[in-house]
Amino acid sequence: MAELMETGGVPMGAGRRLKTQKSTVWTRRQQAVCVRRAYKRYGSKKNPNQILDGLNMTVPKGTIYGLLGASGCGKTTLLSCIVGRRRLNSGEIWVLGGHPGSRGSGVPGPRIGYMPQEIALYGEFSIRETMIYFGWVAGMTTSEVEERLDFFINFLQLPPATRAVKNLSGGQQRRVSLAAALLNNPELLILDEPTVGVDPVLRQSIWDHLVEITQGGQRTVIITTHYIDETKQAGMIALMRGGKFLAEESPEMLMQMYQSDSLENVFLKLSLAQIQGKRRRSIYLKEVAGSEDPAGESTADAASEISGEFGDNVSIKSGRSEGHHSVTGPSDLPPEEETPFSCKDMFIIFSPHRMKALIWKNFLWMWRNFGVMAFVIGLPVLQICLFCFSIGRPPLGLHLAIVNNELNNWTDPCHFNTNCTIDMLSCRYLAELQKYNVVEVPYPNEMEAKHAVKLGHAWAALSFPGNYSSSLYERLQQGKDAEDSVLDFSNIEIWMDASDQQINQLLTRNILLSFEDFVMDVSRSCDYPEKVAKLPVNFETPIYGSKNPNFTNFAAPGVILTIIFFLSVALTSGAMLIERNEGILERSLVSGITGTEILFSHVVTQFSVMCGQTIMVLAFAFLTVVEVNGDVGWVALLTVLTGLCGMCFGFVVSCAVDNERNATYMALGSFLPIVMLCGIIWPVEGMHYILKFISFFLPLTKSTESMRAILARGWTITNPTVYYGFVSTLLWIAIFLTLSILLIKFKKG
Ligand SMILES: Nc1ncnc2c1ncn2[C@@H]1O[C@H](COP(=O)(O)OP(=O)(O)OP(=O)(O)O)[C@@H](O)[C@H]1O
Repeated sequence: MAELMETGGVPMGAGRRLKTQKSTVWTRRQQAVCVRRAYKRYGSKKNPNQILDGLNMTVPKGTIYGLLGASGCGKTTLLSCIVGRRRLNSGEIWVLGGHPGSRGSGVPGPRIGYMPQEIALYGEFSIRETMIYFGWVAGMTTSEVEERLDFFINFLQLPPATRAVKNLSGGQQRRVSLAAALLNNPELLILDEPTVGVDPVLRQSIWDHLVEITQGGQRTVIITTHYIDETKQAGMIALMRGGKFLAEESPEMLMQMYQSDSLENVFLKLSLAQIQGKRRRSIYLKEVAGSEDPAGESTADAASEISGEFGDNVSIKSGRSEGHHSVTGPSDLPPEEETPFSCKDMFIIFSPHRMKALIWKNFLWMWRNFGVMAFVIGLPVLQICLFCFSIGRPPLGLHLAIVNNELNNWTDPCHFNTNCTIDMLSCRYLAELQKYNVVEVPYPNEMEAKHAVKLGHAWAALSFPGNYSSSLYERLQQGKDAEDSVLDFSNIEIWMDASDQQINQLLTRNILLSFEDFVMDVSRSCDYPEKVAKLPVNFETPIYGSKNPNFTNFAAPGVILTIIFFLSVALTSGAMLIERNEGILERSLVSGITGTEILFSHVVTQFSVMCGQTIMVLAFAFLTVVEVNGDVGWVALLTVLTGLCGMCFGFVVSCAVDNERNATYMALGSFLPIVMLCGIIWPVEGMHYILKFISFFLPLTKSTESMRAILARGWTITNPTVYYGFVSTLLWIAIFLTLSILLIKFKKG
């Protein structure tokens, strides 16, 4: 790459002789940070919000670099591009000699200390625990952290290290955040407004400390602040406006050049000049670029690399560094060429010290939120308890409106004889029916009984003709020779309220079964063969299940899997979003933790929670109402795998959306289709053929069938219905995990 103006050293003070040097890739890599022709916009191409508009920036090593600009001008955006958390739309960034985010660059990583604008700390943790977490992440030992902590407590006037971060004042929290960034003495410190809420004395000592750490020439600080005056202590400042730098120069030099005694006035003058559209770049270029142009690059090319809008700045080497660069030699720099991207890189190996820090942090967070965790762990048990005692049990006390014309008066008690008599058979039948837990309410006539059903006072109206007993007897005696009137009068007329399918089916079944019981009872008392009274259809003992199957056993597998699946979704996406929303995730990623490591650390911690939930749910379900005919071990394994699948789906949700509200919509939006289409509440065989096809591919369909086959039929893993459930769940885990890793890798601003 061509010629451009670049600094090779450390511009430290006013009046120093500033000088340009040719800009090559080599010189750019010598800077702590070098940004060239940076363009960054938010929003769509049609309606863009241009934040960086061809910005150039040069931060020499060993300097304090103050970044100034009005609120919303794009300072944070620029910093997040520098730390590798956002991508430019176009342009080039070199940080500590490499491209941020590229393999081998060490950025993001412990070479950078980042203090974001948000507090970005775990409120439940103490100051000490916070430092241990960030120290471990940076590869420090606990004793090293303790040592640094003692220093920070004194230096930053922090309260005792055992105090929880959430109980600190805003200013104290910012100081803890600053300490976390300074902890491992990184090569490049990026501090986004570190002095907000800090008193002037402490502010001065923070600046003194920054000056001290940069003195050796090996540490660099980039700092944004709204207090323009405090940046007088910076070696170099950049004034940002309209997506560019108006100037990039040492504060003394700027004030001298603009004949002003305050930086605010300089900023004002430069802003006015920008508004008036003045451009002095060409004049400047002549001055700084001179005639030397060995690469044959045009003046326009070189101009595009000048950091300041007006060219009267930057890219300038201070006299101090001339002749003896305080920069790292090329051997210290990361490799220039990035190794090609391979599939293996997607699943990069975890760093043990970062995994240790993350897993410790996750468990500590759970411990600190014990109440929430107890609720989360106990919730599935509560849900399965509600299911077992509310779903699938037969409805009791259903009201029936009875019109018995065999009685002289409808209010008379319904007496009958258990001998072989043909008197008051209606009452004898009603006694059998009552055994099915129905409430029989007498009514004077059919009209009133039907009216009671219409009003919802009864589920069915039953009417017995006046000569019901004799007609029924004759019907039994005469069989095929019975007259029409006998057949009619031996009938019980029934008008049902069939609006509730479950109740309707249950009542119909009970009315028929009780009638069979009644006829058999009469036959027995009259010494008739019982078989005559029975329907000539014989249901033998079922091969699987009981003669009287209940809905609980049908629904239980699906309900258990749904509870575990969706609680895992909620738990995982919740945990990930809490980190993300409080800016902690951002900070962790800048410190070198990879998205994959965060993901797997959550897998480890959430998995242990989920195992606890699974044991409790299964124990409760199987010890109360759900029948178990198969191997509980396979059922437990399938449940745990389904929970894992839910966790991975939770990762996808939290990676795909930006806030809790959208995560809730996504989780809710997927809950109902899954419950409806996975054969949990209704057999898949009853679905529309298109939905049946869709259902086949959903995560809970095959696992529900599999668990049902194990529990109800006692099938083993060798049966395809059973192992398909395991295969499908494992496939979904792989799909969700890959999706979330890809989203973490490629979804940057
Ligand atoms: N994720 C985002 N999506 C869309 N617009 C964004 C996003 N982040 C920031 N912006 C917009 O980009 C502009 C620059 O924001 P940025 O946070 O970089 O400014 P800033 O200079 O750091 O402001 P402050 O000093 O107040 O922190 C603002 O107008 C902001 O609304």
